[in-house]
Amino acid sequence: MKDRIASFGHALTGLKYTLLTQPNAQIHLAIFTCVLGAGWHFSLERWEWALILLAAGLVIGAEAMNTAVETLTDLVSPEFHPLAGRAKDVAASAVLICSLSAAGAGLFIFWPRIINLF
Ligand SMILES: Nc1ncnc2c1ncn2[C@@H]1O[C@H](COP(=O)(O)OP(=O)(O)OP(=O)(O)O)[C@@H](O)[C@H]1O
Repeated sequence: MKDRIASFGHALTGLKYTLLTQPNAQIHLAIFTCVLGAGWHFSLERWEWALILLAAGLVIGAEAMNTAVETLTDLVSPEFHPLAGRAKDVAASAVLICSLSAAGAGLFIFWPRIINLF
């Protein structure tokens, strides 16, 4: 049980590192905070909240994996190498894919409500 708690602590340390050092993660967190505010304003349905939480988790999770790949790549290949660059590019593309699909889900949820404001 002590090991499990320690392992949870390590994961929180990793998350803290990602959020404190990665500008993209901070931007995603800021957007997520705005989406929470908008969701509260528009009184979203339960399934819409579930979708938003899932999308936000995907984006922040992908960002954490991207940070892990970047860190490992810098350790293994501090000098320029095409494969190191490819690893970083592919990891970054995972964040892009998750962000685009989260933005798409957000549009489906919020666009009709935003249109109704006018
Ligand atoms: N060791 C390397 N060898 C070859 N190309 C590299 C190397 N390190 C970085 N690159 C290239 O530079 C790009 C940016 O790498 P960098 O480590 O600066 O990531 P970053 O800009 O901090 O990414 P993020 O914005 O996701 O944090 C990589 O996607 C890759 O194309």
